[in-house]
Amino acid sequence: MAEVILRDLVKTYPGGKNRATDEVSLDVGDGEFMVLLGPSGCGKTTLLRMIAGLELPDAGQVVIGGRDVTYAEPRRRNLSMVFQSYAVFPNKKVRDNIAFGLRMRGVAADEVRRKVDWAADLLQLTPYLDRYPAKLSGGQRQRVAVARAIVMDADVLLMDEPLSNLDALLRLSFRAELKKLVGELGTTTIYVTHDQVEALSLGDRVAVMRDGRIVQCDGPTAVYDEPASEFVGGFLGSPPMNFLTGTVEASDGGPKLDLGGQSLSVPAALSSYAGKTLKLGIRPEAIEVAGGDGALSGELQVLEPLGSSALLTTEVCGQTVKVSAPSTFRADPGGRLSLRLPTDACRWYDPETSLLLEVR
Ligand SMILES: Nc1ncnc2c1ncn2[C@@H]1O[C@H](COP(=O)(O)OP(=O)(O)OP(=O)(O)O)[C@@H](O)[C@H]1O
Repeated sequence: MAEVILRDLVKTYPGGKNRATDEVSLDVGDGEFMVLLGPSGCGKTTLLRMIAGLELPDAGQVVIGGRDVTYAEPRRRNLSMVFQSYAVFPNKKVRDNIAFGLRMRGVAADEVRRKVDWAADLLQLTPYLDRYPAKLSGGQRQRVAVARAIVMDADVLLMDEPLSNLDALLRLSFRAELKKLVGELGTTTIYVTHDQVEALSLGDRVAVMRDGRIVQCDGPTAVYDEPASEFVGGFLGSPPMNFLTGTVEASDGGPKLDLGGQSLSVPAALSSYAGKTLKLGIRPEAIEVAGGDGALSGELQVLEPLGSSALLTTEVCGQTVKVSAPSTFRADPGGRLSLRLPTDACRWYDPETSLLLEVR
């Protein structure tokens, strides 16, 4: 096991207009499960490939287990990788697929057998050891790829969207299996995904990337509850965080946010923003809803039953507000709803920088 330290990694591909990674620094602790999350093209895979040694940075440093490996060959880094495609050898049985790396390393046959049996047992592949990959399901094939990676006793496990070729149900069950497995192994793991649910579910910490940079790196609850920017709030959550634009007004009863016809009491700390425009961010499930007019009145536009909840699309002063209501909630489109935005669930953003303001 080992700590992974990335320092100011810069990479521009030949002919590339922008930097694929732009001075990325990140410390991944020994045994930590770090997820790199972000939209397509934000540089996640490039970062992972630089850690693996499959891509060399233009500048910056990669340190694994205290050793500078920035320019070291991949096989000198003691890491294993699992890719998006199953990447198993079709002409080798499951047993030989799992054993491949160990044999290449010249490990004794007894030891190979012991490790293959161990990994097959952990990943529930024992009944399939003598099958060829063509006779396996997608999930089983991906388990073979994971088994092949974990037998190597690598210091660091790198995974690039390992679940993305699986159907939704398999993804869900394999996600939990993977979490359990990696927890038991305690191997430092860096995992790339663009799936926010996967990121929140698996990561000890989640590094959210955008345009080649890490824009927030924190525990899953923190990135979800305290998005550092509108981008993070809008990228995490389904539906994403609501953002309402308003102007702060001073009044005798404390500051208010004027949303353009209706206003809302806001924390006293916002008094210093009187006269300024701010954005209020709130998660759809944090809004309390009831029939009729209330503190904030919204017009119901659409009600979508989603099984475990109902998703409401409402309009408040011309701004769209999504509300996650109990599945039993009933109201007719066109009617008025009372929306309560609990102060402790409200986050405040500077509309110019889109960054979170430290206000409660
Ligand atoms: N081999 C390459 N040659 C040129 N440009 C590349 C190459 N690989 C990636 N890029 C560019 O670098 C940027 C980052 O790509 P990267 O694959 O790292 O992003 P990503 O976040 O992993 O995306 P995805 O989720 O789609 O895989 C993108 O703009 C991409 O087009």
